[in-house]
Amino acid sequence: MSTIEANFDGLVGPTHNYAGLSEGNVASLNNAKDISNPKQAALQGLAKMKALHDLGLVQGVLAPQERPDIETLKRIGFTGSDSQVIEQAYQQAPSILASCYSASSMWTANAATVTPSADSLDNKLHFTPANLTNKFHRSIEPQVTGNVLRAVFNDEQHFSHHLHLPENEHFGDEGAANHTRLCGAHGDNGIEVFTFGRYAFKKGMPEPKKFPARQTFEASQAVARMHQLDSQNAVFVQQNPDVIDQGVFHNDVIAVGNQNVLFYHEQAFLNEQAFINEVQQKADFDVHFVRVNNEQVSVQDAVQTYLFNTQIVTMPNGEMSIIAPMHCANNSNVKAYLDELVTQNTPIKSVKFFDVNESMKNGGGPACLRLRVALTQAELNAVNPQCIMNDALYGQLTSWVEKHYRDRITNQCLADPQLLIESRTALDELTQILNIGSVYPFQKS
Ligand SMILES: N=C(N)NCCC[C@H](NC(=O)CCC(=O)O)C(=O)O
Repeated sequence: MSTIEANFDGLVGPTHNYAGLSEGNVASLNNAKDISNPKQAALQGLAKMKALHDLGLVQGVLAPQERPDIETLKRIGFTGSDSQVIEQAYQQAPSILASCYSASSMWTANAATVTPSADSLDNKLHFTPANLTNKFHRSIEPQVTGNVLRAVFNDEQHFSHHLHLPENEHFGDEGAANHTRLCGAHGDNGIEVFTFGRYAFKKGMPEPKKFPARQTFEASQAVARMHQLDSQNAVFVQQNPDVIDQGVFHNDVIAVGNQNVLFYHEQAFLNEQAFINEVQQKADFDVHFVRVNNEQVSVQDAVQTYLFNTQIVTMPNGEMSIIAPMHCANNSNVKAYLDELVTQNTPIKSVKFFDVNESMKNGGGPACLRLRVALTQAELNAVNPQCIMNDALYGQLTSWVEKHYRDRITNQCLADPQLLIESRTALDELTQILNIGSVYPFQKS
C-alpha cells in the first residue's frame, strides 16, 4: 500500500455550547447564547467519520479537551473546590467561564500543522500544535493537544513532535486551517502552502481593518523551519485582508487543496498571480487551479455555505470527491456551481453532503473538523490503532456519547458543577476506549 492521507477528526466534547467567543467568525457571533445539543453534535461528527471510513478512506479520531478548564480558572485567581471555582467564575466572570467551557478543540484543523515525511529533510512526520493566541478560549488548547497527538502518534522513529510557538500574538498560529499541501501522489515530495493574515515584525504592510488576522507570517515561517522544509517545498502567501474583514477568519474558509488540486475563490489571496506562478515554478507536477470567481459564488455565499471549507478527498478509485456541509446543498447558487463543477475537466467527480449543523453554528465546517495526516504504510502501522475508525469503534463511541452527553446546554448550565463531573467521567472512559493514557490534567492530579 502506498502513502495515504488520513483525516483525524476531533470528537465533539460533552460541553459543546454557543458562547459567541470568536470575533471575526460570523456564525459564532450570530449564534451566541443559542441552546446547543452536544449529543447531536458528537453524533453528527461521528457519522461523518464513519461515512469516510465506509468510503474506504483511513479515518482517525482525536479526543476532545478537558472542559471546564479548572486549571486555567485557578491560574487566574479562582480558589477552593472545583465547584466553588465554577460558582465564583459564573458570578464574577461569566464570559471567562464560558471560554473555559468551550468545546472548540473539536476543530482539529486548528490543532496543529502537519508535515508529511516526504516533505521534510529528516524524513520524519512533523507535528506542531497551534498556539491559537488570538482567542482566549482557544489559547488554552495547545498543551493538551500536544499530549493527545503524542499519544496517537507515539513512535519517535517516525514522528517528531514540536512544542507550540511562543504564546504571543506575534507568533499567532492557527495550524492547518492556514496550511495546505499540493503534491502529485500523497507520498511524493509536495509543496506546502502557508497562508498568513499579517506581518508581525514589519510595519506598514497590508492587514485587515475590522477583524483580526489570526495567523502571522513569522509564525508560518517558524513552523516551516521547525518542520525542516526546503525553500523549494514551501510557499508563503498573504490572505486577502478584505476577505478577513468579510468573515473569512481562516484561509480554509476560502480555499482548500488536495493533491494536485487547489480549489479557491478569486479573492482568497492578496497577490494571486505571483502566488500561482511560484506554485507552478516549484511544483514538478501539473496543478489544477480551480478558481471560483465572484459572479459564480460571492464571498458572502462562501462564508454562509462554507463551500471552501469542504474536504476534497481522493477516493480509492483515484477520483476526487467533495465532502460538503448541507448548507451548500441548500443554497441554490452554490448547489448549481457544484453540479457544474463535477462535469468539468478536473479530478473532482462527486459531492457528498453532510449535516454538521451543530458545528457550523460555531463556524466549523467539515474541513475544520479534520486534521490531515499523510502516512506511509510503516507510519500508519505506528499509529495508535485504537484511534483508527472502524465499525466496532464507531459502535463504541456512539454508545459512549449516548451514555454521557446531554442533549441541551444553555448558558445557565455552565453554572452546574454536575456538568464538570459528567464531562470528566466521560473523558476518563474515552481515554480507555482510545487507549491514549492520561492526557488530561484531572487524570494527573
Ligand atoms: N476554520 C477552521 N479551521 N476552524 C473553525 C474554528 C471555529 C472556532 N469557533 C469557535 O471557537 C466558536 C466558539 C463559540 O463562540 O462558542 C473558531 O473561531 O476558532
